[in-house]
Amino acid sequence: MIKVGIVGGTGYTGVELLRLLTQHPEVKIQAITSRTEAGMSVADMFPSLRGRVDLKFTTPEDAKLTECDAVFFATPHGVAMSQAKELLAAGVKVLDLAADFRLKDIAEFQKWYGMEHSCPDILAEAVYGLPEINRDAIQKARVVGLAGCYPTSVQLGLAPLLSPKATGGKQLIDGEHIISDSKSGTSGAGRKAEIGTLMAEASDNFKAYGVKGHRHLPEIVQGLKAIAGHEQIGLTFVPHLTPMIRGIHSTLYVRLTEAGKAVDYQKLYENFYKDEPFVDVMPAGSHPETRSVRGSNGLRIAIHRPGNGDTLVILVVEDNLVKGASGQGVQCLNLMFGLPETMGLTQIALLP
Ligand SMILES: NC(=O)C1=CN([C@@H]2O[C@H](COP(=O)(O)OP(=O)(O)OC[C@H]3O[C@@H](n4cnc5c(N)ncnc54)[C@H](OP(=O)(O)O)[C@@H]3O)[C@@H](O)[C@H]2O)C=CC1
Ligand SMILES: CC(=O)N[C@@H](CCC(=O)OP(=O)(O)O)C(=O)O
Repeated sequence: MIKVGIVGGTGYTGVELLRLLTQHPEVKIQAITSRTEAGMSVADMFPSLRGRVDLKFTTPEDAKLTECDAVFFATPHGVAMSQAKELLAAGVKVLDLAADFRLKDIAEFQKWYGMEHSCPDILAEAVYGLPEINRDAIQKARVVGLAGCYPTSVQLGLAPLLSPKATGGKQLIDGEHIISDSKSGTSGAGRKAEIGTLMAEASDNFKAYGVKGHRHLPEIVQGLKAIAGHEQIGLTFVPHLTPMIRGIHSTLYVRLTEAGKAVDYQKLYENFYKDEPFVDVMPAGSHPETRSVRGSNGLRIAIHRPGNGDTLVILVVEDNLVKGASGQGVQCLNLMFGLPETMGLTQIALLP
């Protein structure tokens, strides 16, 4: 059994890890931390885990994390990088759900996250946790910076149009003018109390935010450049808050080049993702819904070309807490420990 520790067990991604890992046949949850709820039984805080998790929250200091095989950080940015060195030295693999190990350019990290990076050497060896793009590197990694929730939807939605493996090296789209119109449920903002996610503020309401610049923009651009193998990427990314709890819906707009107008995109996407257990390319003309992936690690994509014109519209849905966070974390854990990638992740979405 793989002994797993979770730092930040009272947050939404932490408890989602608990939900998934208690159903994982090869994982034993060794420790789960909370500074504010230390001593409290997990099942008392989250009654749906009663009979499944027989642990109490402990402080990170009391959690004996160095005795684990792997530790997840489901914590705010900056926490994982303060503890990664000690854990790696003890032979523990580190998976961070925050952004400490995502951006390779330290100046960019400092600019967007407003803090110094405390371990550039670990950042240099860290692998970006997006298995469909980076599977081989994740298998060998000691430390994984899991892809962000919006970035997962946007990168997987665009990868077949940019990857030379799929395009045969042809330029199919104008990569410098991509638009991502993305919407998230309120659980994306975490469990901490905030006025903007109060029911009276967020329900029966819809708004954009971060239009001037959102911290996921540099992460997505870094990823798209790596997928494309060139630097000519320009993205307008506009996130929105929607009155739902779970789910991300990204609508992606790209302009086709002359060469790109001759391509069958349904076939291109189906081929690119044919062996991917968690990416479902929907039949032509589909409109995927966030609730069709709610609680599952699936990501669904539909491709449209309105009026057979020069704009391709790609619709992508995922559950921000599963494929956008904790499910992706378990997928990476499986890869890092040589287990089947789908182990513990076969949940069907909730119906209705
Ligand atoms: N929500 C989402 O959809 C997604 C979130 N993420 C990322 O995952 C991380 C966690 O997000 P989320 O679960 O939403 O956050 P929450 O705010 O819901 O939970 C944060 C957790 O971290 C703990 N914590 C806070 N500060 C510290 C600290 N200094 N040291 C140790 N533990 C700490 C908190 O418990 P306590 O204070 O009691 O210790 C709490 O359990 C964030 O970095 C977020 O960006 C990634 C993808 C999607
Ligand atoms: C609705 C909402 O507030 N969403 C968050 C993104 C979710 C998140 O925590 O981002 P990571 O995937 O980078 O960890 C935001 O816009 O900052």
